Amino acid sequence: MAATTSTSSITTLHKNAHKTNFPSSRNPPFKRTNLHLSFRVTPTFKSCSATKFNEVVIDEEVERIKRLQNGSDVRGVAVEGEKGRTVDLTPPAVEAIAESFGEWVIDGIKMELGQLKEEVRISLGRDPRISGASLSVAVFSGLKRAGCLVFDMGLATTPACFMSTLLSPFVYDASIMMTASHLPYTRNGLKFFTPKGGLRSTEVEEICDRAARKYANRLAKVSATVDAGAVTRVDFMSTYAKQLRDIIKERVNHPQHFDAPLTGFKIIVNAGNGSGGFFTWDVLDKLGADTFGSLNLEPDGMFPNHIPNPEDKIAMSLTRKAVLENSADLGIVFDTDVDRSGVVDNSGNAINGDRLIALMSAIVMKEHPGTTIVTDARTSMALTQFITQRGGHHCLYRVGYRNVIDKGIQLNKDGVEAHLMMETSGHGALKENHFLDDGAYMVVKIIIEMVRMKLAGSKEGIGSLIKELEDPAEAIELRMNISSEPRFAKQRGIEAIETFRNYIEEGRLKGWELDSCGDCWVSEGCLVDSNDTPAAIDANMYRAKVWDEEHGQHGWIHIRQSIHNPNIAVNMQSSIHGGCQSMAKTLLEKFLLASNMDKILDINQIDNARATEIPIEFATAGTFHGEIHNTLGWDAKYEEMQITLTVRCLSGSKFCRNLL
Ligand SMILES: O=P(O)(O)OC[C@H]1O[C@H](O)[C@H](O)[C@@H](O)[C@@H]1O
Repeated sequence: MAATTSTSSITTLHKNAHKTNFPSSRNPPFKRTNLHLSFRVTPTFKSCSATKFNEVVIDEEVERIKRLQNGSDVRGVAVEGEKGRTVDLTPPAVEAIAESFGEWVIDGIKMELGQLKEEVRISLGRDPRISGASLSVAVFSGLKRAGCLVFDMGLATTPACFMSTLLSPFVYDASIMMTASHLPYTRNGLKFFTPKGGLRSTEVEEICDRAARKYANRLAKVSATVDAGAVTRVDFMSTYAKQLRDIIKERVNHPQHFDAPLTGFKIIVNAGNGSGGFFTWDVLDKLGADTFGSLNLEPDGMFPNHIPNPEDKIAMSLTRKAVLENSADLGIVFDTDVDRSGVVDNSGNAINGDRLIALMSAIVMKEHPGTTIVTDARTSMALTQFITQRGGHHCLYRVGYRNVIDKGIQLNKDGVEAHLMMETSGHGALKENHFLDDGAYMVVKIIIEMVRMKLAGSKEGIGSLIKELEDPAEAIELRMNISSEPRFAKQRGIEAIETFRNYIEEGRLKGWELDSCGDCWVSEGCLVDSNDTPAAIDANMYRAKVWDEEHGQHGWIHIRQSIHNPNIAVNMQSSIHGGCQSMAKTLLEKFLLASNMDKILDINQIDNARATEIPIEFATAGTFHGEIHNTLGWDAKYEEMQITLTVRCLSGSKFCRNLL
């Protein structure tokens, strides 16, 4: 085995589903005319015109619109710029989807009230993507076609869109957020809300099916000319920010500075040029915090600095550096639309993924001893231990933030108190906050705890709450592309995953056993509900415990269909070095090759993982004198500083053995 080593970073220490029939068109009168927008919608598909109608092409277009559904979101390519990907999220497609959503909302209200509502009001917010302005017009137009009144919130966040359905005086009947989260500038998408929460996959599927039929009808007839009509511009973000400020003020209840409870705190925000800048000037600054040194606050739809994503290594490294350089108490990283966040403690330690779940669990378990925490099933065995040792329960459930949140909602309905639902991607929702995944609200909870700790006399940072959490020795994620035409990829993926389940059940993979994933009411094999009203499955997935005679259970393997792409994701974790490599070997030899799945799946990454030792990462701390040159291009001289050193190395290498 080649002994290669690298030092990766140096840091200083100091539904209620509305099952509806679609309504007939309706056009209530519009009362406001603050902003008037109009545009001409002309389908861009050259091979399809009113005169040359070709059924095959139309079928393809219908399929293409249906494929814009990505789990509980709509996502697609909105501008050119990606090799091999054509633009599919076109204004006509967006218009048809918005119209179908408007109709779905109207229908739901009608069913609930038993009559039509005179005005159905829907808001639209968006992140700063360059396609946002033109696609917004398509949304306005579609909503107007459905007969809704439209309210333009401009630059907004996903959680704010939901809150616009609840907070007075706005209380919209529904809201749409236009965003593609952390995906590149070329993409865009839609998320949908009613006052009951975000729409589920099945509901979005219903809307996209309806939109596809609408779209096909239009292609077959004439190009539509649409007047987006009256759109009222509203400032909702100020109301949302005030609500966050009020929560911090009231819950901290500072004895000296009630209105400025963050006086004396230095907080760095890295908004990644997404929608999160407001949190700096409209929340933190107004509460007295010093936010000097914050990064990438200006919205820029090209995301010139890095992808706004708390899981992004560059985003985290830059934030850690800013925290240390400014001796800040906390660093905050938001994703583009602020439904996710990650933080950095005052020692420069990154807190995202499992660590963020542990931190939030520690805070929530103080308030609700014994509560159940719901996560996806890619969390470490150490996280389960962290939660259970503090008296909590850990329910591991399906990947996909809506699945995790919905599981929590269901548990609460069934009489099991679940106060925190959180995915490793950073989507976190609290029962106290309408089960809404809100990156800003998560940070609000962390800030409140940080101030309370200081008021109680603690000199430690927020990271001290999770110092007992151990990292797994090895953790990797691999992907296997499905070789198939796009429209058959989903079915092929299901076949592969179900074959995997059968192989385990038949005992063909020695030491692997289907995992029931803790405190959830799911059948053996986990992640498939066996209760009376099982949740709809948006992607098939299983987790298996992995054992050997010497170590007992040392890890797990999780295999699932990707929500967004035609591939299968394989996650593995192990508490022993070499554990993931041995899992990759078993997966390849005893399953993929033995079952001929290698004929439909690209097994390259699994093959590489079988052949290569997984690099291990660990941190060490000490006092350092001298110069630092790091890979991000910043250099520094220090007379003396405490450092933690994160090292990546191969366990077989001499360097690694010496360090271990
Ligand atoms: O299926 P993948 O491509 O891995 O994506 C899975 C992820 O997609 C989005 O980012 C969702 O917000 C997450 O909830 C989900 O975990």
